[in-house]
Amino acid sequence: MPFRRREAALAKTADFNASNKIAYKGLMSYAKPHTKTFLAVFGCIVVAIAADLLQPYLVKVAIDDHLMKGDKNASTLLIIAGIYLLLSVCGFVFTYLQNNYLQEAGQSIVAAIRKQLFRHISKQSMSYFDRIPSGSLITHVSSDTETLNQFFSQVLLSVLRDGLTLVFIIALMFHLDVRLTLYCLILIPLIALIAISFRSYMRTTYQITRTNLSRLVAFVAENLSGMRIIQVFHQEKEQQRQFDEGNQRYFKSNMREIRTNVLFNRSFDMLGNLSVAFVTWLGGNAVLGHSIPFGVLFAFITYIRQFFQPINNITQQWNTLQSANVSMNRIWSIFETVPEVQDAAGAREVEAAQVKGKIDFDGVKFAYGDGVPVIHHLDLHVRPGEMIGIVGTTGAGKSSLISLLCRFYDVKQGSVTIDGTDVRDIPQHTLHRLIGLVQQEPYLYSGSIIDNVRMFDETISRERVIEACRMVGADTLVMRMKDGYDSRLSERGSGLSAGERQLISFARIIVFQPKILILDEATANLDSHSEQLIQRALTVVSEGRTTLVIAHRLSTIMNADRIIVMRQGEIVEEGTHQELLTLGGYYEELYRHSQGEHEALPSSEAIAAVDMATTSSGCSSRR
Ligand SMILES: Nc1ncnc2c1ncn2[C@@H]1O[C@H](COP(=O)(O)OP(=O)(O)OP(=O)(O)O)[C@@H](O)[C@H]1O
Repeated sequence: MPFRRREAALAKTADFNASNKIAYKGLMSYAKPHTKTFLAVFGCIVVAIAADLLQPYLVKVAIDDHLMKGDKNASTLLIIAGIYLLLSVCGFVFTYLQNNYLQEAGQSIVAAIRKQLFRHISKQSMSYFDRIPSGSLITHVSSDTETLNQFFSQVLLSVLRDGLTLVFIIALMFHLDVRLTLYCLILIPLIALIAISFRSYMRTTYQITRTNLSRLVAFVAENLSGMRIIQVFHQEKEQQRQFDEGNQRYFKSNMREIRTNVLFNRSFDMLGNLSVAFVTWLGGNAVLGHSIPFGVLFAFITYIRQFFQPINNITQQWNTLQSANVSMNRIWSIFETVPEVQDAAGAREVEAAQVKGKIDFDGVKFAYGDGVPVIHHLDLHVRPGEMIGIVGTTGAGKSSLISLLCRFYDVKQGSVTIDGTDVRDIPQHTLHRLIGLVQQEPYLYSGSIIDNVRMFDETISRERVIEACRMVGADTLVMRMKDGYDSRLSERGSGLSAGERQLISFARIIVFQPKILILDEATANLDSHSEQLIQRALTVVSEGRTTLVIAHRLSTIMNADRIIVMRQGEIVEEGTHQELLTLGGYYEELYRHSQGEHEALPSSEAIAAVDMATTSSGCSSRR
């Protein structure tokens, strides 16, 4: 068993390394256009290090070649002091340049990756968003890309600058005195021991702190989005308690991480002091024995002090490198995800003006992923310009049917066609232009009313937007607002009522003129006054368009040309409102129930009927 576990761990590591290789290769392709900047950074680093490390050497020259020899010529010392000053200025300027260039390259690379990542995520199919929670996608776009920036600004910088500093220091020490240098290098195993023993502990504490932080952030995000429910159910105290617990956990892990870091840094300082004492004793004896000059001892002590800083820095970057690896793998695994729904190779453009709006579902079978089918061999044929009402129990497959028409998912069997062309043979951007979708919660952006109606498409004139708002009856609402059509809506249009938001989304339909209109529970959240407004607007926008209306509230679809009733992925009844009432089946039962006749219904249907009753009073708690 332990052998198998080891095998599994090895396989996991191999997988991680393989995907790490791919990620690094990908990262390099983003870094390639900045090769010149990286070369400039390298040049600046070399000059800055040389300028810094030559300073002690200069003091050594002043001591050994002038002071110890009793040179009375003050002007030589003045020149040495001048050069020293020049080296400091040079170190300052080139360190500044190196940081600037590196930040510029790093930030540009990360900005390009972020842009590409956002574009790639936007192209994914709905099944992808079903699988991956939006919280983790937000983390990938924000903090994972930020960690990549740290890879450039900290890890890469440290490896280059501190690595080169170490090499230069050792070379200078050898140049000054080979024997003393070899004695000093005895310390290297001790340094490695401390670094290795701290490394795994530091990594664990770092990971625990990050996990606790992301849990805390997720908790806050969840709370903010559900604040209404929390307040309605008086959950503030319980939520506060849970937050305090998470906060305390984060505080403790953070403190542990800080303590570990301090301990590690101080251990290195101690080691630095120990080595200074060691060199003072060993080198002092050598000076007394006249085997090395005093200036060499001075330079040696300075270099041995500087020796520990780069090692400390590089070790500190280990954690950042680890998280950069993880972030890089996560980002590249997104890049490698191919959208499940893709344009077919032979997909051909459809001339919107020629589309009549005939829709055919032929023998459609559909399941989410590898799950059980939620639509079974469904046939539905819609004439151009016809209005179809769709009702049914909760989970009957109404929204799924619409998703197939919009090609958010592909059918498993059968076909969905528009004017005889399979939706899989129409490019997605064309298909989505043919269809206008209004959902229960319309999506409004932070921006003006004008921009929200024309979806930031500046080719659509202001006059056209105003005319559209007037047609759906949204103009009275807009005129009441302080800046009229230029009034800015806050995030998701939170300053407007549900009905007002819906009117704005109806105006969008008028402006974009889709051939097919879909309303998915668009009236579910509305009170009866708003519903009347929306009904009027619906009459205007559905004019001349094939319209599919999913509604739990029967009043919304009573006037449809045809109503279909769905149950467990199948159409069980079909006809006009009157025909279905005469049929005396499930629809009639639902209608009676919505009229207040509380007859006993089969249990699952009772739930749906109760749902309908609540929606019809405008207090739906669904979704
Ligand atoms: N993204 C999804 N992933 C997996 N299963 C899903 C997904 N969306 C819906 N389902 C399942 O598919 C079935 C049909 O759901 P659908 O949303 O189409 O029903 P509906 O008739 O629109 O229901 P409602 O009236 O409650 O909105 C349900 O059993 C539901 O749980």
